[in-house]
Amino acid sequence: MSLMDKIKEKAKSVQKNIVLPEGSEPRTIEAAAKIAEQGIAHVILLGDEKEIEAANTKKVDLSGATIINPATSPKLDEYANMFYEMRKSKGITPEQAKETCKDTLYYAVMMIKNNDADGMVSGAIHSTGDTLRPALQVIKTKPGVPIVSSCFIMEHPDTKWGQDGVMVFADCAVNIDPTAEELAAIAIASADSAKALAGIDDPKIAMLSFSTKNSAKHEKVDKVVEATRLAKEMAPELNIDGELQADAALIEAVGQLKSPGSKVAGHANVLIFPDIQAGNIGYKLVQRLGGADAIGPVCQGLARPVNDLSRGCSVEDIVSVVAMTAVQAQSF
Ligand SMILES: CC(C)(COP(=O)(O)OP(=O)(O)OC[C@H]1O[C@@H](n2cnc3c(N)ncnc32)[C@H](O)[C@@H]1OP(=O)(O)O)[C@@H](O)C(=O)NCCC(=O)NCCS
Ligand SMILES: CC(=O)OP(=O)(O)O
Repeated sequence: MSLMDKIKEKAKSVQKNIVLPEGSEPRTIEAAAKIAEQGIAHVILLGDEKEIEAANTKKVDLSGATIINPATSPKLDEYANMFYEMRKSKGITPEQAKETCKDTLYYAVMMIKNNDADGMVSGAIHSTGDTLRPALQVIKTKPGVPIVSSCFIMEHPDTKWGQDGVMVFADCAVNIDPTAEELAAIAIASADSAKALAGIDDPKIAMLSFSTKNSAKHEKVDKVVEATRLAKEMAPELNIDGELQADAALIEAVGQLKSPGSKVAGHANVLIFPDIQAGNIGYKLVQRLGGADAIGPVCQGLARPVNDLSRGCSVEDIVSVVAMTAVQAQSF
């Protein structure tokens, strides 16, 4: 059974309420029908009922999903008051709070905040910034977690990579140029995601760079070296090595040549990229040229599960991220 099949089975057994703010987006509509039909979660589509109907060009059966129009919802005033109380110190007025909560992305995070939904998936038409900003403002970070970051669960058809083809890549979507401290936090959060979501029993975390063990000297390398030191200090029980080039992280012979004796080099199953440029390009290359499934971006460190999509996602990608979100919701 593939990892995604296992995640879908788990999602079916927990039956969570997952809100999809892009209710009038055709792939989202198709995914909602599949999720309902397969019993993966109870889905809530947000948007104007007529617009949703018009966007349902394949005429899929949406009877298993709930449709809510934020602009006419009886909950709008309650959410607007909550939002105003939360954000008034930022200078927002009650009128602005009401307008903001009519936006499906804000309405969705208010549903989660008010325990009317267990998680949210969006991003088939919105950028990552627009998708995550409402969650960062309303849901916020889990206590004790310094930053929200993201990871992709990569499932490659060649089982020689990672654990049976499954690897975790981070941060490919949220933090643009993390500091050494932030990179260390991303590594530790990704180890947790590897165990909890990707089923990786023994995370081997490679802190990636264009240098392996001092083969190049540059401040960008220094950042990865410092992040590795901090991550090891913060989580001495984890197998972390860096700085490593991608070939040293993945290929045994190269790993042992460039970083002899390392437990991670040649066996990495969690790849931590030095910044979002490397991470975002890296995951898309492995997905598009390498033929891997890329599930995510899955957020790490938010107080409740909110997950993003790539605008290039397929219907099946949306189904997978909803299943992953339902599984995450189980532990909140
Ligand atoms: C995620 C992102 C949108 C946040 O940036 P932003 O909207 O400019 O955020 P701001 O700095 O105005 O912060 C907004 C709120 O989010 C919080 N926040 C921002 N980044 C955060 C993080 N990584 N972790 C936790 N909180 C964060 C801020 O503290 C702030 O909270 P407040 O309003 O309650 O004070 C930004 O980091 C971004 O654009 N990342 C890249 C996204 C992207 O383009 N990805 C590529 C494709 S996947
Ligand atoms: C994750 C990501 O890269 O999203 P998008 O393709 O929508 O920019």
